[in-house]
Amino acid sequence: MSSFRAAESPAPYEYPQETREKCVKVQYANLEALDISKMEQPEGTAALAKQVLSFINTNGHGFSDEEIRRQYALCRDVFELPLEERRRFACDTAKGDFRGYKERANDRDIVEMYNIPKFTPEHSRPHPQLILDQLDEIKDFSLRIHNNLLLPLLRLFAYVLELDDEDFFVQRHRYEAEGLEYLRYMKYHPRPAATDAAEFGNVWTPGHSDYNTLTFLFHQPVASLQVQTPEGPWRYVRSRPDAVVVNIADALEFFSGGYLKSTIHRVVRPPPDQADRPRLSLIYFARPEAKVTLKPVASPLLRRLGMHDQTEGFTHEVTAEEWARARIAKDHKFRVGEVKSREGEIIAGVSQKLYD
Ligand SMILES: O=C(O)CCC(=O)C(=O)O
Ligand SMILES: [Fe+2]
Repeated sequence: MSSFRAAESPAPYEYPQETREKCVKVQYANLEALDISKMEQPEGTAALAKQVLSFINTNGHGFSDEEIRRQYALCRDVFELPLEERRRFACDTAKGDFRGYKERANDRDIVEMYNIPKFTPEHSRPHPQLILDQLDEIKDFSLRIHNNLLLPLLRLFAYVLELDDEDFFVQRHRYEAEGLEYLRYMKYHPRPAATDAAEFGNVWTPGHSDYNTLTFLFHQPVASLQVQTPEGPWRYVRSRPDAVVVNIADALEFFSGGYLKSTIHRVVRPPPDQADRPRLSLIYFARPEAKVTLKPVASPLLRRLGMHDQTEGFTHEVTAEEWARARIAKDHKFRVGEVKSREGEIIAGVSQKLYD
């Protein structure tokens, strides 16, 4: 039992001010909002299907500003715990396991994370008391992301790919099944401006795709997340208070033979009026069930387009769990200096790419 006890309820969290820097404002990506509540209306799915080929900005998501800020308050507070307390919950990234606390590996690594896995017996684990105090609310928050955001979007993708069974993807993302989803609290510690510019080109996390199915990023007004546009240039993702930004991730790219593109995104140093304090992120990563194979689904659309048998060059079948673990383990090796690059083979002949 920990000797450290947090207050019953965290102090309110206030968002930082939006940036006033013009150089950011002119570089916002043009992300159309997708109103997820429309899926409950007749014809809603068909209308939304036209919007989902890249980054998605959903509103109508049903999460209140207050409850999102309560999650940010926990995110803020968990990283204020003494380091030895945080370390008691360390995750085993060398084994490709991100559950729990990930500390900064060294001065170059500016990211801390605390990942709270889905609430199934498989993932039952200890947490700091301040998390335990709010566990019911965290569970409710996570479950609602799964049920109210993930599942409708999975039905939308089944529709886009013209699958007979609208629950095809839903059946491969059952909450109770073996497999990993998690809510992530994240904290970026800004480097000194001169070091950041000279040694890192002001890039905090290089351009990458996520290795899951869909990633849900809750409102965060610090201008730092950028998306690579199909034409090439990077654009800031403007985070609206009423919207959740959704990345399409690797599993959907594999399931669709490359028809759906894993969103390429990166995190850069915020503009000067926002770079003076750590940046927090609140993110939910949804993944397919552990044993699901990452290969194109039997889709009439993909067949018509000749994309139905593209396997992205896997030399043997790879499951969602194998892919995620291999990517996390590769990242770990890079962070601790065991490999020079995060690029190169991940598993079964398939490589991960990074983008500048
Ligand atoms: O912090 C963010 O806004 C994005 C983080 C991210 O891309 C990731 O954790 O994969
Ligand atoms: Fe990411």
